[in-house]
Amino acid sequence: MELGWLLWGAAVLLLLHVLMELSPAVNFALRIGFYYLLFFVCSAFTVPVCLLVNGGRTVKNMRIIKTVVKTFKYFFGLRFEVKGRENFEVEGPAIIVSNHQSILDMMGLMEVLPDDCVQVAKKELMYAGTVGLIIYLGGVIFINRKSTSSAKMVMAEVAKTMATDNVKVWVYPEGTRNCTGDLLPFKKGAFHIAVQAQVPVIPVVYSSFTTFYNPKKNLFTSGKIKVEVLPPIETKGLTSDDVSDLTDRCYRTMRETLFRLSGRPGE
Ligand SMILES: CCCCCCCC/C=C\CCCCCCCC(=O)SCCNC(=O)CCNC(=O)[C@H](O)C(C)(C)COP(=O)(O)OP(=O)(O)OC[C@H]1O[C@@H](n2cnc3c(N)ncnc32)[C@H](O)[C@@H]1OP(=O)(O)O
Ligand SMILES: CCCCCCCCCCCCCCCC(=O)OC[C@@H](O)COP(=O)(O)O
Repeated sequence: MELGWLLWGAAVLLLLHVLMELSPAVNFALRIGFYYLLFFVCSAFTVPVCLLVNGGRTVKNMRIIKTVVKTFKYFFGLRFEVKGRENFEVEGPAIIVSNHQSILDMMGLMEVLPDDCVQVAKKELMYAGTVGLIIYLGGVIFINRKSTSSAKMVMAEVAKTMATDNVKVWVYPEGTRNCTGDLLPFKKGAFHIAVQAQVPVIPVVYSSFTTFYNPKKNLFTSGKIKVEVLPPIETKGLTSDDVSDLTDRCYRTMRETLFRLSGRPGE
Protein backbone atom coordinates (compact mmCIF):
# COMPACT_ATOMS: atom_id res chain seq x y z
CA MET A 1 0.00 0.00 0.00
CA GLU A 2 2.68 2.52 1.09
CA LEU A 3 4.83 1.57 -1.87
CA GLY A 4 1.89 2.30 -4.16
CA TRP A 5 1.54 5.85 -2.80
CA LEU A 6 5.27 6.38 -3.07
CA LEU A 7 5.20 5.33 -6.72
CA TRP A 8 2.26 7.64 -7.40
CA GLY A 9 4.10 10.51 -5.73
CA ALA A 10 7.20 9.84 -7.78
CA ALA A 11 5.13 9.66 -10.97
CA VAL A 12 3.45 13.00 -10.25
CA LEU A 13 6.80 14.65 -9.48
CA LEU A 14 8.29 13.22 -12.65
CA LEU A 15 5.32 14.45 -14.68
CA LEU A 16 5.62 17.97 -13.19
CA HIS A 17 9.33 17.92 -13.93
CA VAL A 18 8.79 16.89 -17.55
CA LEU A 19 6.02 19.49 -17.98
CA MET A 20 8.31 22.18 -16.52
CA GLU A 21 11.08 21.18 -18.92
CA LEU A 22 8.75 21.10 -21.89
CA SER A 23 6.63 24.14 -21.26
CA PRO A 24 7.93 27.52 -20.09
CA ALA A 25 4.34 28.52 -19.30
CA VAL A 26 3.91 25.61 -16.87
CA ASN A 27 7.32 26.28 -15.39
CA PHE A 28 6.47 29.92 -14.79
CA ALA A 29 3.03 29.19 -13.39
CA LEU A 30 4.39 26.61 -10.96
CA ARG A 31 7.16 28.88 -9.72
CA ILE A 32 4.85 31.85 -9.22
CA GLY A 33 2.20 29.56 -7.73
CA PHE A 34 4.79 28.33 -5.26
CA TYR A 35 5.68 31.94 -4.40
CA TYR A 36 2.03 32.72 -3.61
CA LEU A 37 1.71 29.49 -1.65
CA LEU A 38 4.75 30.40 0.46
CA PHE A 39 3.22 33.75 1.36
CA PHE A 40 -0.16 32.24 2.04
CA VAL A 41 1.09 29.38 4.24
CA CYS A 42 3.84 31.29 6.04
CA SER A 43 1.53 34.17 6.87
CA ALA A 44 -0.96 31.71 8.37
CA PHE A 45 1.75 30.51 10.75
CA THR A 46 3.11 33.99 11.42
CA VAL A 47 -0.23 35.58 12.39
CA PRO A 48 -0.47 33.79 15.76
CA VAL A 49 3.23 34.49 16.44
CA CYS A 50 2.68 38.22 15.88
CA LEU A 51 -0.41 38.18 18.08
CA LEU A 52 1.35 36.34 20.90
CA VAL A 53 4.52 38.42 20.81
CA ASN A 54 3.15 41.91 20.18
CA GLY A 55 -0.57 41.56 20.90
CA GLY A 56 -2.01 43.27 17.82
CA ARG A 57 -1.43 45.74 15.00
CA THR A 58 2.03 47.30 15.43
CA VAL A 59 5.05 48.04 13.29
CA LYS A 60 7.09 45.81 15.65
CA ASN A 61 5.50 42.81 13.90
CA MET A 62 7.52 43.74 10.81
CA ARG A 63 10.63 42.31 12.49
CA ILE A 64 8.95 38.91 12.66
CA ILE A 65 7.56 39.18 9.11
CA LYS A 66 10.97 40.27 7.85
CA THR A 67 12.69 37.24 9.39
CA VAL A 68 10.28 34.88 7.62
CA VAL A 69 10.22 36.57 4.20
CA LYS A 70 14.02 36.89 4.09
CA THR A 71 14.29 33.10 3.77
CA PHE A 72 12.15 32.99 0.58
CA LYS A 73 14.96 34.08 -1.75
CA TYR A 74 16.75 30.76 -1.28
CA PHE A 75 13.82 28.87 -2.83
CA PHE A 76 14.15 30.90 -6.04
CA GLY A 77 17.91 31.29 -6.27
CA LEU A 78 17.76 35.05 -5.88
CA ARG A 79 20.62 37.08 -4.43
CA PHE A 80 20.53 40.65 -3.18
CA GLU A 81 23.58 42.90 -3.16
CA VAL A 82 22.83 45.92 -0.99
CA LYS A 83 24.82 49.15 -0.91
CA GLY A 84 24.33 52.28 1.19
CA ARG A 85 22.43 50.83 4.16
CA GLU A 86 24.05 53.52 6.32
CA ASN A 87 21.86 56.09 4.51
CA PHE A 88 18.88 54.82 6.52
CA GLU A 89 20.52 56.05 9.71
CA VAL A 90 18.85 59.44 9.84
CA GLU A 91 17.59 60.80 13.12
CA GLY A 92 13.82 60.60 13.42
CA PRO A 93 11.25 59.81 10.72
CA ALA A 94 11.80 59.76 6.96
CA ILE A 95 9.98 58.89 3.76
CA ILE A 96 11.53 56.05 1.82
CA VAL A 97 10.63 55.86 -1.87
CA SER A 98 11.51 52.98 -4.18
CA ASN A 99 10.76 51.45 -7.56
CA HIS A 100 8.10 48.72 -7.73
CA GLN A 101 8.49 46.04 -10.41
CA SER A 102 6.58 42.99 -9.29
CA ILE A 103 5.22 40.99 -6.36
CA LEU A 104 8.81 39.70 -6.04
CA ASP A 105 9.55 43.13 -4.54
CA MET A 106 8.22 41.88 -1.21
CA MET A 107 11.46 39.87 -0.86
CA GLY A 108 13.58 42.90 -1.78
CA LEU A 109 11.59 45.08 0.60
CA MET A 110 12.17 42.76 3.56
CA GLU A 111 15.86 42.44 2.62
CA VAL A 112 16.56 46.11 3.38
CA LEU A 113 13.59 47.30 5.48
CA PRO A 114 14.85 49.30 8.48
CA ASP A 115 13.21 48.89 11.89
CA ASP A 116 10.12 50.97 12.67
CA CYS A 117 9.10 51.50 9.06
CA VAL A 118 5.54 51.07 7.77
CA GLN A 119 4.49 50.77 4.13
CA VAL A 120 1.71 52.38 2.15
CA ALA A 121 -0.35 49.85 0.17
CA LYS A 122 -3.49 49.70 -1.92
CA LYS A 123 -6.45 48.71 0.24
CA GLU A 124 -7.27 45.66 -1.92
CA LEU A 125 -4.31 43.86 -0.31
CA MET A 126 -6.14 43.90 3.02
CA TYR A 127 -8.51 41.26 1.62
CA ALA A 128 -5.79 38.83 0.43
CA GLY A 129 -6.67 36.21 3.04
CA THR A 130 -3.97 35.42 5.60
CA VAL A 131 -1.56 37.69 3.71
CA GLY A 132 -3.96 40.60 4.19
CA LEU A 133 -4.16 39.81 7.87
CA ILE A 134 -0.37 39.72 8.33
CA ILE A 135 0.02 42.97 6.40
CA TYR A 136 -2.64 44.55 8.61
CA LEU A 137 -0.88 43.31 11.75
CA GLY A 138 2.40 44.74 10.44
CA GLY A 139 0.92 48.25 10.60
CA VAL A 140 0.69 48.83 6.83
CA ILE A 141 -1.27 51.97 5.89
CA PHE A 142 -4.01 51.31 3.34
CA ILE A 143 -5.07 53.85 0.75
CA ASN A 144 -7.87 53.88 -1.78
CA ARG A 145 -6.17 54.67 -5.06
CA LYS A 146 -9.47 55.26 -6.80
CA SER A 147 -10.29 58.20 -4.56
CA THR A 148 -7.59 60.87 -4.58
CA SER A 149 -9.32 62.91 -1.87
CA SER A 150 -9.55 60.05 0.64
CA ALA A 151 -5.99 58.94 -0.21
CA LYS A 152 -4.73 62.48 0.42
CA MET A 153 -6.55 62.55 3.75
CA VAL A 154 -4.90 59.29 4.82
CA MET A 155 -1.50 60.61 3.68
CA ALA A 156 -1.97 63.83 5.68
CA GLU A 157 -2.76 61.70 8.74
CA VAL A 158 0.44 59.75 8.08
CA ALA A 159 2.48 62.96 8.01
CA LYS A 160 1.20 63.78 11.50
CA THR A 161 1.56 60.38 13.16
CA MET A 162 4.99 59.83 11.64
CA ALA A 163 6.44 62.44 13.97
CA THR A 164 4.53 61.37 17.10
CA ASP A 165 5.30 57.65 16.63
CA ASN A 166 8.81 58.24 15.24
CA VAL A 167 8.37 55.83 12.32
CA LYS A 168 9.63 55.85 8.75
CA VAL A 169 7.19 55.36 5.88
CA TRP A 170 7.92 53.34 2.73
CA VAL A 171 6.04 54.43 -0.40
CA TYR A 172 6.15 53.13 -3.97
CA PRO A 173 5.67 56.48 -5.74
CA GLU A 174 4.95 54.83 -9.11
CA GLY A 175 1.69 53.73 -7.44
CA THR A 176 1.59 50.38 -9.26
CA ARG A 177 3.81 47.53 -10.44
CA ASN A 178 5.95 48.21 -13.48
CA CYS A 179 8.36 45.63 -14.87
CA THR A 180 9.56 47.41 -18.01
CA GLY A 181 13.06 48.27 -16.81
CA ASP A 182 12.12 51.97 -16.62
CA LEU A 183 10.23 54.13 -14.10
CA LEU A 184 6.62 55.32 -14.41
CA PRO A 185 6.00 58.98 -13.60
CA PHE A 186 5.89 59.50 -9.83
CA LYS A 187 2.75 60.31 -7.88
CA LYS A 188 3.24 63.17 -5.51
CA GLY A 189 1.72 61.91 -2.25
CA ALA A 190 5.02 60.72 -0.76
CA PHE A 191 6.72 64.05 -1.45
CA HIS A 192 3.79 66.03 -0.05
CA ILE A 193 4.04 64.21 3.27
CA ALA A 194 7.82 64.61 3.35
CA VAL A 195 7.40 68.38 2.99
CA GLN A 196 4.44 68.57 5.38
CA ALA A 197 6.40 66.71 8.06
CA GLN A 198 9.73 68.34 7.07
CA VAL A 199 11.48 64.97 7.00
CA PRO A 200 14.08 63.71 4.52
CA VAL A 201 13.30 61.53 1.49
CA ILE A 202 15.49 58.43 1.14
CA PRO A 203 15.41 56.86 -2.35
CA VAL A 204 16.00 53.12 -2.70
CA VAL A 205 16.58 51.61 -6.14
CA TYR A 206 16.39 47.96 -7.19
CA SER A 207 18.09 46.94 -10.45
CA SER A 208 15.81 45.81 -13.24
CA PHE A 209 14.40 42.25 -13.00
CA THR A 210 13.98 41.95 -16.79
CA THR A 211 16.99 39.63 -17.24
CA PHE A 212 15.54 36.92 -14.98
CA TYR A 213 11.84 37.78 -14.58
CA ASN A 214 9.33 38.59 -17.30
CA PRO A 215 5.74 37.37 -16.95
CA LYS A 216 4.99 38.12 -20.62
CA LYS A 217 7.77 35.77 -21.71
CA ASN A 218 7.15 33.24 -18.93
CA LEU A 219 10.64 33.94 -17.68
CA PHE A 220 11.50 33.37 -14.02
CA THR A 221 14.98 32.04 -13.31
CA SER A 222 17.54 32.66 -10.59
CA GLY A 223 19.28 36.01 -10.59
CA LYS A 224 21.05 38.79 -8.74
CA ILE A 225 19.40 42.05 -7.72
CA LYS A 226 21.50 45.09 -6.94
CA VAL A 227 19.99 47.42 -4.38
CA GLU A 228 21.21 50.90 -3.59
CA VAL A 229 20.05 53.11 -0.73
CA LEU A 230 20.78 56.68 -1.85
CA PRO A 231 21.72 59.58 0.45
CA PRO A 232 18.75 61.33 2.13
CA ILE A 233 17.33 64.39 0.37
CA GLU A 234 16.56 67.09 2.95
CA THR A 235 13.22 68.93 2.86
CA LYS A 236 13.77 71.43 5.70
CA GLY A 237 12.41 74.80 4.66
CA LEU A 238 10.59 73.50 1.57
CA THR A 239 6.92 74.41 1.08
CA SER A 240 4.12 72.84 -0.95
CA ASP A 241 5.29 74.94 -3.92
CA ASP A 242 8.52 72.93 -3.98
CA VAL A 243 6.86 69.52 -4.11
CA SER A 244 6.98 69.24 -7.91
CA ASP A 245 10.69 70.10 -7.98
CA LEU A 246 11.42 67.64 -5.19
CA THR A 247 9.51 64.92 -7.05
CA ASP A 248 11.42 65.61 -10.29
CA ARG A 249 14.76 65.63 -8.55
CA CYS A 250 14.07 62.32 -6.88
CA TYR A 251 12.76 60.84 -10.13
CA ARG A 252 15.86 61.82 -12.09
CA THR A 253 18.28 60.51 -9.44
CA MET A 254 16.42 57.22 -9.17
CA ARG A 255 16.17 56.77 -12.93
CA GLU A 256 19.89 57.33 -13.39
CA THR A 257 20.62 54.88 -10.60
CA LEU A 258 18.21 52.31 -12.06
CA PHE A 259 19.94 52.45 -15.46
CA ARG A 260 23.39 52.30 -13.89
CA LEU A 261 22.52 49.30 -11.70
CA SER A 262 20.85 47.51 -14.62
CA GLY A 263 23.73 48.13 -16.99
CA ARG A 264 21.52 50.09 -19.36
CA PRO A 265 22.84 53.34 -20.84
CA GLY A 266 20.80 56.39 -19.81
CA GLU A 267 18.99 58.51 -22.35
C1 LIG B 1 5.18 36.23 7.15
C2 LIG B 1 5.06 35.61 5.88
C3 LIG B 1 4.27 36.20 4.77
C4 LIG B 1 4.06 37.64 4.89
C5 LIG B 1 3.59 38.37 3.70
C6 LIG B 1 3.86 39.80 3.90
C7 LIG B 1 4.06 40.60 2.69
C8 LIG B 1 4.87 41.85 2.97
C9 LIG B 1 4.37 42.64 4.14
C10 LIG B 1 4.24 43.94 4.10
C11 LIG B 1 4.43 44.73 2.88
C12 LIG B 1 3.33 45.73 2.63
C13 LIG B 1 2.94 45.83 1.23
C14 LIG B 1 3.60 46.97 0.54
C15 LIG B 1 3.45 46.89 -0.93
C16 LIG B 1 2.31 47.61 -1.44
C17 LIG B 1 2.50 48.09 -2.79
C18 LIG B 1 1.32 48.88 -3.26
O1 LIG B 1 0.23 48.61 -2.93
S1 LIG B 1 1.68 50.13 -4.35
C19 LIG B 1 0.16 50.92 -4.56
C20 LIG B 1 -0.19 51.90 -3.48
N1 LIG B 1 0.77 52.94 -3.32
C21 LIG B 1 0.66 54.15 -3.93
O2 LIG B 1 -0.30 54.42 -4.64
C22 LIG B 1 1.73 55.16 -3.71
C23 LIG B 1 1.22 56.31 -3.00
N2 LIG B 1 0.38 57.14 -3.85
C24 LIG B 1 0.32 58.48 -3.72
O3 LIG B 1 1.05 58.95 -2.89
C25 LIG B 1 -0.59 59.29 -4.61
O4 LIG B 1 0.00 60.53 -4.77
C26 LIG B 1 -2.04 59.49 -4.09
C27 LIG B 1 -2.72 58.13 -3.93
C28 LIG B 1 -2.06 60.21 -2.76
C29 LIG B 1 -2.83 60.33 -5.14
O5 LIG B 1 -2.66 59.76 -6.39
P1 LIG B 1 -3.20 60.38 -7.76
O6 LIG B 1 -3.34 59.24 -8.69
O7 LIG B 1 -4.46 61.14 -7.54
O8 LIG B 1 -2.06 61.30 -8.39
P2 LIG B 1 -1.13 62.53 -7.87
O9 LIG B 1 -0.58 63.16 -9.11
O10 LIG B 1 -0.11 62.06 -6.93
O11 LIG B 1 -2.08 63.54 -7.12
C30 LIG B 1 -3.04 64.35 -7.74
C31 LIG B 1 -2.94 65.78 -7.22
O12 LIG B 1 -3.07 65.82 -5.80
C32 LIG B 1 -1.91 66.41 -5.19
N3 LIG B 1 -1.62 65.73 -3.93
C33 LIG B 1 -1.29 64.43 -3.77
N4 LIG B 1 -1.10 64.15 -2.47
C34 LIG B 1 -1.30 65.29 -1.79
C35 LIG B 1 -1.24 65.63 -0.42
N5 LIG B 1 -0.93 64.71 0.52
N6 LIG B 1 -1.49 66.90 -0.08
C36 LIG B 1 -1.80 67.83 -1.00
N7 LIG B 1 -1.87 67.56 -2.32
C37 LIG B 1 -1.64 66.32 -2.71
C38 LIG B 1 -0.81 66.28 -6.23
O13 LIG B 1 0.17 67.27 -6.09
C39 LIG B 1 -1.59 66.39 -7.53
O14 LIG B 1 -1.80 67.76 -7.83
P3 LIG B 1 -0.97 68.53 -9.02
O15 LIG B 1 -1.10 67.69 -10.23
O16 LIG B 1 0.45 68.63 -8.53
O17 LIG B 1 -1.64 69.84 -9.10
C1 LIG C 1 -9.16 34.75 0.05
C2 LIG C 1 -7.87 34.04 -0.20
C3 LIG C 1 -6.93 34.82 -1.03
C4 LIG C 1 -5.56 34.19 -1.00
C5 LIG C 1 -4.60 35.03 -1.68
C6 LIG C 1 -3.17 34.68 -1.34
C7 LIG C 1 -2.40 35.82 -1.83
C8 LIG C 1 -0.92 35.77 -1.65
C9 LIG C 1 -0.44 37.12 -2.04
C10 LIG C 1 1.03 37.32 -1.97
C11 LIG C 1 1.36 38.67 -2.50
C12 LIG C 1 2.22 39.46 -1.56
C13 LIG C 1 1.87 40.92 -1.51
C14 LIG C 1 2.08 41.62 -2.82
C15 LIG C 1 2.12 43.11 -2.72
C16 LIG C 1 2.17 43.73 -4.08
O1 LIG C 1 3.18 43.79 -4.73
O2 LIG C 1 1.01 44.22 -4.52
C17 LIG C 1 0.92 44.81 -5.79
C18 LIG C 1 0.57 46.26 -5.64
O3 LIG C 1 1.53 46.86 -4.93
C19 LIG C 1 0.49 47.03 -6.93
O4 LIG C 1 -0.70 46.75 -7.45
P1 LIG C 1 -1.04 46.80 -9.02
O5 LIG C 1 -1.57 48.16 -9.27
O6 LIG C 1 -2.07 45.72 -9.16
O7 LIG C 1 0.23 46.52 -9.77
